[in-house]
Amino acid sequence: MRLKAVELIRRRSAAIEKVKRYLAGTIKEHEETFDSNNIRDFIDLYHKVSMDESEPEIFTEANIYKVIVDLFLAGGETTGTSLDWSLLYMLRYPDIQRKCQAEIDKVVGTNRRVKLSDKGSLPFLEATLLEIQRIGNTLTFSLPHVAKTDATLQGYLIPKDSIVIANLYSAHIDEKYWDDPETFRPERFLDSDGKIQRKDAFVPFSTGPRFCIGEPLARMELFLFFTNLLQQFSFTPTDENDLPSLDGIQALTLTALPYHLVAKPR
Ligand code: HEM
Repeated sequence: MRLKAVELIRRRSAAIEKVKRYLAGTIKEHEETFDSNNIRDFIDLYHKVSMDESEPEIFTEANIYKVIVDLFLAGGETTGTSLDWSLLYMLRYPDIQRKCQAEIDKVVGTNRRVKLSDKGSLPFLEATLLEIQRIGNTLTFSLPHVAKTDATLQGYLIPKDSIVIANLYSAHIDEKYWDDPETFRPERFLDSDGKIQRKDAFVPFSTGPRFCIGEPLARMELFLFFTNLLQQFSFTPTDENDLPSLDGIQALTLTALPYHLVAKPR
């Protein structure tokens, strides 16, 4: 499925506005019902600290919104959505799922959990995760940035103060950089010796000085969850004749449509 940039940005902006309204309402409701003897959750705790704290310029109302966005959206929603895509692709590509499991069985076995230190010995698994990120496009665009000065890029003038958003999705489906980009093929990330090969056009975490600050954490989480799930379970669709769609829906992230699966202990 080819996606249209303007439409995606419009939908993402609408989702951001919805989340802002929801968060503003939730924070206000917490303030109105706050009881320092009954701390119900993170918002209450933040509120309590902001009253106790000697640094009021840090624990401001504006900052609670930013902390929630960083923790739950930038940190949680993105990685959760990527994991969602991972299982969906395993349902749709059972041969690749079996190949991943065979690599885990050979390198790690079944008597212990997969650890981060196994990563270098599991290249097919790593390639599969990279390919899922490329084709799943959890974040279709970078965040908006502002041009600080006039700049020229490939002959185009970008005037000072323009808002610039990088289209990461277009880099992941560009035929100049990827053979047959719409095909799911983890091997494209392996060289002739079966080792991982990096690709310049692979930018799921964006690029430049403001690229995703959580990249190492996200890559670690994806690896540990994905490998340990595949070590313990085989994933199949609930109905072989009605496979879940690979089309995403653009909200804050490009999210897989809801689907069911069967997780069978191995
Ligand atoms: C698979 C998971 C993730 C993906 C695909 C992802 C992707 C991205 C992308 C594309 C950006 C925009 C960079 C730009 O505008 O150029 C970004 C920014 C950011 N990400 Fe992530 N991210 C993920 C996980 C995380 C995690 C786990 C955290 C933190 C716990 C995190 C925190 C942030 C923050 C704070 C920013 C803003 C950085 C800034 O403005 O300088 N991300 N991420």
